[in-house]
Amino acid sequence: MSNESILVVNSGSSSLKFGLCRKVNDTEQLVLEGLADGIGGGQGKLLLKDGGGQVVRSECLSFSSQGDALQTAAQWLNELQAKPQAIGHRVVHGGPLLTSHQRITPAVLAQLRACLHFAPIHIPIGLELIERVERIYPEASQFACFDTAFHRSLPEVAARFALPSDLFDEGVRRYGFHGLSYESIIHQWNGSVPSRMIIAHLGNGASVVALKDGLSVDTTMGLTPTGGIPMATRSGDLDPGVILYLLQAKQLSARSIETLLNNTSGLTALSQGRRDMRELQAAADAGDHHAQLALDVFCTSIRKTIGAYTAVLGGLDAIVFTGGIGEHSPRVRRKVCNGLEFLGARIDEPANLRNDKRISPEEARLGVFVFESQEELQIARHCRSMLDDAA
Ligand SMILES: Nc1ncnc2c1ncn2[C@@H]1O[C@H](COP(=O)(O)OP(=O)(O)O)[C@@H](O)[C@H]1O
Ligand SMILES: CC(=O)OP(=O)(O)O
Ligand SMILES: [Mg+2]
Repeated sequence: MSNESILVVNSGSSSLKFGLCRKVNDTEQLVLEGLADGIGGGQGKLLLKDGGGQVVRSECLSFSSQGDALQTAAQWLNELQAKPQAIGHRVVHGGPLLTSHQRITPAVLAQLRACLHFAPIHIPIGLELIERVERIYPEASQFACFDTAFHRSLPEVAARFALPSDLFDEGVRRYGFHGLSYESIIHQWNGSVPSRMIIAHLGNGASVVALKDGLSVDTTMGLTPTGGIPMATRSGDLDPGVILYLLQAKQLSARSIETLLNNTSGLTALSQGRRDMRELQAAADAGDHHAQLALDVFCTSIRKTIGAYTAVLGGLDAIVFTGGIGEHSPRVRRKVCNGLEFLGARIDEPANLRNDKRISPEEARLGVFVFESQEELQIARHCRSMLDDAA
């Protein structure tokens, strides 16, 4: 059984999270964890905490890229004598061919370079981080853990778009994302996962999954992480005619449409400039109509999805909220559940305001929960088992 330190690099669309993991008493544990945000803007921050959540070091620093932030994080770890033997990366998409977590080899890198268009705002940064790690820790093995791998269980009825089958055969299908987050929540149920469960991962990127006995049976994101419910800066699902209109009537280039759908749509478009949920809520409180509209569209879209997925599952036993918004916004959780009383959703408001783990009354037919997304630990577990298999 390996007991190397594993450094997990979790590159998200709005931040870089990292964690140093070790196996303690047969359980994978985070001994250090950190976050770099505000990357690319003037006001960045790097934060490092110990396994008990105590801040070890925190500095306001501006980083031009996630690679630069990682370089500084590695320096801090080095000063604490924390030297990883293996590195696990969250890689959002592996394209049609990389469907399981694996050691990073030149062939894997070539595959990733060939599928940039499957996750254009994620894969290039992921590749940059893998190359940076290669220079910082040349001795360490690197592993790729894919967001998409968890959704291999999607049945064809969910994976297929209503398009000709040759497109499906070449990989134009629903892949699904946030799989490492979803898996980390199933792990936290400790073997007693509710049979019919919906998880809403609400962060900068956001998606919803329907799970039957812990297996993904439908999910909102599709070929790319641009689809599904609206997000901070991404449109989510659209009538495909909108893209044709932009191309033909407005003569926009593919590149401009990509930027529009990934960077200037979603909450930031609806609210006229606010992508961060905390800012959006404050503006709505101050009476800003656009901010209120963005909140309404976001929460309505999640509520509609929960209704649809209840039909897919033939009933519902639990709803779980996770991700930065799901874990910390009582208002979003309340607004999503408001109108789902017909499914048995009831919110215990004091518990909701405390971000308790269970926010529905004990006696309620439908359990509504708040779980921490533990992507870093989940990646470390996968890396540990790959290291053990190789030993
Ligand atoms: N206390 C809070 N209340 C409301 N939203 C919050 C709170 N804390 C964090 N968030 C929101 O969480 C989102 C970031 O989520 P996170 O999961 O960390 O992002 P990423 O997708 O980059 O991993 C931001 O919109 C942020 O405003
Ligand atoms: C897949 C995805 O959207 O990831 P993130 O939420 O980190 O942007
Ligand atoms: Mg994330």
